[in-house]
Amino acid sequence: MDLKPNEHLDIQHLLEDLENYRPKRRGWTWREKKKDLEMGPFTYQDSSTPLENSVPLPSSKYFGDIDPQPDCVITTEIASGRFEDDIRRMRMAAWHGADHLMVIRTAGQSHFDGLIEGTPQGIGGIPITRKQVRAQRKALDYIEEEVGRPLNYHSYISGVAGPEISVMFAEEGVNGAHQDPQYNVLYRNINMVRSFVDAAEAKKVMVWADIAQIDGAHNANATAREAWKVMPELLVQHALNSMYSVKVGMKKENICLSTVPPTAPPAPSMKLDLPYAVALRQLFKEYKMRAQMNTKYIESSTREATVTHTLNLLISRLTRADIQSTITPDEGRNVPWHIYNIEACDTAKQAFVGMDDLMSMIQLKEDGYLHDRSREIKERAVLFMEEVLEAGGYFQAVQEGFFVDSGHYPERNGDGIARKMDGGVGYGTVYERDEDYLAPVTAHFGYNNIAQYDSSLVNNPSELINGCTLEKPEKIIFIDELDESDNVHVRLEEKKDLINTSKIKPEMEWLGDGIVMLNMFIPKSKRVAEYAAIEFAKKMNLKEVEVIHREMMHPSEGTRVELKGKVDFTIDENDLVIPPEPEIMSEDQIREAVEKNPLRIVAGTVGEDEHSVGLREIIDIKHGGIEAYGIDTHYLGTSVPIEKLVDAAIELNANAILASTIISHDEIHYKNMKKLHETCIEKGIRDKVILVAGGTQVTPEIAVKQGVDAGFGRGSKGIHVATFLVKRMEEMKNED
Ligand SMILES: Cc1ncc(COP(=O)(O)O)c(/C=N\CC[C@H](N)C(=O)O)c1O
Repeated sequence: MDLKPNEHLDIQHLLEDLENYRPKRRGWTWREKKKDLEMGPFTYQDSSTPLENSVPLPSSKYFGDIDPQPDCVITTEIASGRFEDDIRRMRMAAWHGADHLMVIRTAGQSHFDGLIEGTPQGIGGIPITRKQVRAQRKALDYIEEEVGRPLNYHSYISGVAGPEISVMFAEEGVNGAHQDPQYNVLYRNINMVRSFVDAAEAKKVMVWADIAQIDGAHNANATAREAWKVMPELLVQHALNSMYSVKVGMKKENICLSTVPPTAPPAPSMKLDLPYAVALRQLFKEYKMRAQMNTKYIESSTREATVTHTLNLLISRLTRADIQSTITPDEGRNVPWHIYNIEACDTAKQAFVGMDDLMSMIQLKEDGYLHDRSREIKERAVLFMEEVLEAGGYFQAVQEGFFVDSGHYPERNGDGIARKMDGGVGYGTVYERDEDYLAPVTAHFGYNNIAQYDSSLVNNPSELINGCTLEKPEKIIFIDELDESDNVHVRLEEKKDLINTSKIKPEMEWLGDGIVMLNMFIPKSKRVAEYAAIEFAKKMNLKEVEVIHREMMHPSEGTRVELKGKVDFTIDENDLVIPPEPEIMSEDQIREAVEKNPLRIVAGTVGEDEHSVGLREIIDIKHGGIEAYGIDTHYLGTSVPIEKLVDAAIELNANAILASTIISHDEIHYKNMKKLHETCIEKGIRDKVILVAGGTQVTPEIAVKQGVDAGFGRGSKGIHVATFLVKRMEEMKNED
């Protein structure tokens, strides 16, 4: 199955023969870094190999449609609950520069003491099951061919079933995973002895599978009331999980420390967060940094979240990020939708390429506040670790509530998360292995008495059974579905009228969810505006209307309200009247036509409008404008009165008038077009002159209704206008 950019990914086809799917490779893939990368008119330093297929930033059109890729891996985190829809979102994200697809798992899977099978729908994430993992990894095989860059697939191993999940991930070619026993203990109240024993086993398997590990220290940021006060503890949490992983045999370049800037504006966030970021990189030079955006302070304003995210990206650039995780800017609304995953990927890519080579121009001061504060955080962290040892070790310290205390260590507020060694989920489920314990498997931690059967196989236990599932995938028991009503086939059947048909329905999260979003400004106070907005949305016949964001512009002058609602109908693509794409002639064809029928035009930005860039792009030879085709161009400048433009056309005996109409307040751009048309009639030249109007807010169909011959909107180029002029000239010639 090769993906074609102009065709949907066929989920049904993807699900066929999953039983025999085998992953193409094992382990994590870092980007291929490129220094001195030439792209368009520029040279990049902090970049990586460009993609074969991608969606560049909107403003890339000014620079030859380049789409430079930053040097670090970019993650998008997906949590819709339907893996089949997440696959489409992964394809979109890969085209927008994500090469790390992280799948949040269904609520509470940490407490499942075993694997889940089949493809049930999840809540706030998907149930991580073999079938769903296989389908998504298989999909990523195709998507990585389409974009031309390896894609890392990632989910979570922590939890009561950590070891089982790690084996399944190893078998299924998963590339990255969260694994941190402290996460179990602190946030899921899983017994600490069980958690660390499981973690050793899970990490051992991850080592075999070369899975990159992300730890869970950042969760303290999201949990502590005043996150900036837990910074010393975060360093200790990173140290504990990292060293534990090294002891199990994990290589340091696979150990990624998950770090989140602890604050957000209006706090002086750079001043609070940068010293911590510096201290972390100084202490853990040999490890990888997985920077993640801070979701703790995300409210429902996606704008505010995006600015906070951008400040987080600045910290990544000023220090180091090997993986930059992006979280949907609307995390604050807990409605992670397609468009916001993509926005977050674009924000990261845009900020990073915009800050390319930043550190060749500036450096972080090695004295003063930044130095002193970084050092102080490290000192507090060392004191914290020493106290843990004094208390009798990690387990004892957890029992005494050392962790996630809201005090700025060594101050303590006594509100830390305390857990009992003899408590929590899974307590009392750790058993000492017997003398004759044997597990004929390849990756296994701890005591394993192989010698009792064959001392020559001590380093190759699975030989005893002629290979385990890690060598012999045919030994894997693939379970298709367990629940006949809650599975992907039932869901696809429910949506069949929207799959590979001409029926269309809007969506935000899942195929056919019908959700649309509305943005309104209501000139009333917040409370009144909210209910007025709901009323307007209902009268627009939207169903299940809900306000998802309200923002005071002024206590009485007005409020911005964002709502979501559902349309409960579809439209048929075949019923749409889509005007044909403007044809464009080749440059040579246009030059030949102009040579045969010389063309003279007058051009200007009309009215009281000072915008000149757009029109200059259309006419100037250096922007590929119409002058390049030999068209005789007379540019009258900006704020040109309509009459003056028409008089110039008469005086110069021009064949065409090009009017730039950027300002669209009160529809002034269309009013100017109408005036231009009528003035030419009054002056008796309308049938001799071609009228063309253009601007970023111009809709061609509406422009023509004002009387001009053609309108050109955002994205139009000189060749589009030149093609129209040449064709229209020929038509007029034939009419004479
Ligand atoms: C070390 C670890 N293990 C497991 C889980 C998840 O475990 P549940 O299934 O219990 O939610 C987490 C949670 N945070 C990850 C989400 C965040 N957006 C991130 O990218 O880090 C975790 O940090």
